[in-house]
Amino acid sequence: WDHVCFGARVWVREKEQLLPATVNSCGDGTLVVTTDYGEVFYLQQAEVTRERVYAMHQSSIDGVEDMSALAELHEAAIMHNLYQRYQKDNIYTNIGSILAAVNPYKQIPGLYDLDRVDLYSKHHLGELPPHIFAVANECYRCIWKRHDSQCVLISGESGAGKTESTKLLLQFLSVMSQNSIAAPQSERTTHVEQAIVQSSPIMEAFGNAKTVYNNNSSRFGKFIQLHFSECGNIQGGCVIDCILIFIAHFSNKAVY
Ligand SMILES: Nc1ncnc2c1ncn2[C@@H]1O[C@H](COP(=O)(O)OP(=O)(O)OP(=O)(O)O)[C@@H](O)[C@H]1O
Repeated sequence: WDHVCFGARVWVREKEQLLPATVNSCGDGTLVVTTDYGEVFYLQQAEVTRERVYAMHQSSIDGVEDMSALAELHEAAIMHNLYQRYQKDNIYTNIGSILAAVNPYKQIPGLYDLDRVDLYSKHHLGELPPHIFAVANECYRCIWKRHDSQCVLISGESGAGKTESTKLLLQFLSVMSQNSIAAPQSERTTHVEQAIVQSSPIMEAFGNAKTVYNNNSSRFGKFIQLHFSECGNIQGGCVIDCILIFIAHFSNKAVY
C-alpha cells in the first residue's frame, strides 16, 4: 500500500496480464486506478500486494529509444514502450542491433525525405534516433568494414510493413550507390538503381493480392541480392521468389 500514491504510474496485474495504469486515488482503504486502455479498478487495501500493483520504472514512464535499456523486461513493458513511441510518430525502436518498426498506416511528413537519407548516411548506428535508414547505412558501411557480404532479414506478420521497409532500404542503398560514383552528377547513369527500385511495383503486379490483413499483400517472399563494386555503387542484383504463401478460402475466411 505504501508503494502507491496519487498520480503514480503503476503496473496492474489482471488475469495474468500486466496493464499500464495511473493511480486516481488511494484514500479510505480503496485504491482506484485507471489503465491506459480506460478500465477502472477499485482495489481494497488487502488486495494491493506488490504482485497485483507495483510502481512503474522511470524508463517505462519516459520511454526509451533502445529497449535493451528498459529496466522492466516483460511483454507489457515492451508493448507499452512501442505504443508510447508510436503515439508520438516514433515508429522505429531499437532492441540492441535489431530494429522494431510499427506500421503507422499513414505518411509521416519528412520521415523518408532525401535530407534524412543524407543525415543517416553521415552518422553511425546509434548516433541518431532509430530509423530504417540507420540500418541500411550500417549494412552498406559494413560491406567494407567487415570485408564481407551483409544481410538484412525483415520479418513480421502480414501487413506489418515488410514490403515498404524493403523498398525504403533499396531507396537508401540506391542513393548511396549514386553518391559513390566519382563522375559528375550530370554524367552519372541511374539505370541499375532505377531498375531495382522500379522492379517492386512490377513484382507486386504479379504477386500481390488483397487479403483481410493487407490490401497489398505479397503472396511470396523475396530474396533480393545486390552486387556492389569496390567503389560502392550497385552493379547489379537479382530478386528470387521464395516461400509461396498459401491462402485458401473457406466460406469468407482466409486461412494461411
Ligand atoms: N513505414 C510506413 N509508412 C507508412 N505506411 C506504411 C509503412 N509501412 C507500411 N505501410 C502501409 O501498410 C501497408 C502494408 O504494408 P506492407 O505491404 O509493407 O506489409 P507486409 O508486411 O509486406 O505484408 P504482407 O506480408 O501481407 O505482404 C502498405 O501498403 C502501406 O499502406
